[in-house]
Amino acid sequence: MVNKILELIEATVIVNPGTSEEKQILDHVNFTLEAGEFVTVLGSNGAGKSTLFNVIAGSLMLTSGQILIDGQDVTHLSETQRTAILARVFQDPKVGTAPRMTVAENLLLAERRGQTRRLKNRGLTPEKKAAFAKVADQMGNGLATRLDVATGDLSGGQRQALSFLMATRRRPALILLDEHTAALDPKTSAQLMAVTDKQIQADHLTALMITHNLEDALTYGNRVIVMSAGQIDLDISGSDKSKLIVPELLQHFNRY
Ligand SMILES: Nc1ncnc2c1ncn2[C@@H]1O[C@H](COP(=O)(O)OP(=O)(O)OP(=O)(O)O)[C@@H](O)[C@H]1O
Repeated sequence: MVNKILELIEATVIVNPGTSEEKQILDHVNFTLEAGEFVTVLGSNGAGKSTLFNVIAGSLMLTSGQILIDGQDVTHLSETQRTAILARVFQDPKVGTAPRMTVAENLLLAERRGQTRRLKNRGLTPEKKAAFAKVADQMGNGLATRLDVATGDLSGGQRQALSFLMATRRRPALILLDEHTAALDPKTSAQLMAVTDKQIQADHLTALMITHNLEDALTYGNRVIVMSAGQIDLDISGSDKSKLIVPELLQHFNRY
């Protein structure tokens, strides 16, 4: 049986209703994501990519329609309530980690989120730190040697890698990557992208990733969608996606 992780049913958002500024920014979107899928999300500026992520994460409520995550109707759940089942990594390295806390403390915080106070108070044992060092080492960027460093003193790449680790630590049903490599230099961005892909596959995570990098959109994931004017205009997966090349994708892109 197919395990649906995400279902958007006629998902619609109208902003400033009843005013001259009224605008439909998400237009009756129907979209289903199966367990283990990794979808890259493309679209011009203002196409509705962030709006899509905002309604999934609960930072923006639907005007009409329905959202199910892992079989649960979350349409009316708050952003905080949804953090139990999904995680989001943002573009800005400053978002997502507590700057004065160390790398190890941030990882502990991520792991303990949602647990009881008794468990939360269990400290950073040497075993725990050793486990964190092992996990951080998979990032391949020196993060493992900086477990006791305040997050604010990390490089942008290390900080984004930490945000990604924190987001995936509790194996959420769904992970939203919101241009998480966009603020990094090309080499660091490519390195984090490769690690991201490896981790998603190793942990069988289900992920959506917004990117403006067409090469990345084609290289990574099993499916690519292109958004335009609040709708999903193109949805290509499997072998059709593998055959897709940048000039072809650009043609689709330019239609909108
Ligand atoms: N809360 C809001 N109120 C009014 N308009 C909004 C709101 N949120 C988004 N919009 C508008 O909705 C449209 C889609 O915006 P969105 O941020 O989703 O696009 P995007 O595809 O993520 O663009 P970018 O690539 O620039 O990040 C834009 O015209 C934007 O101005």
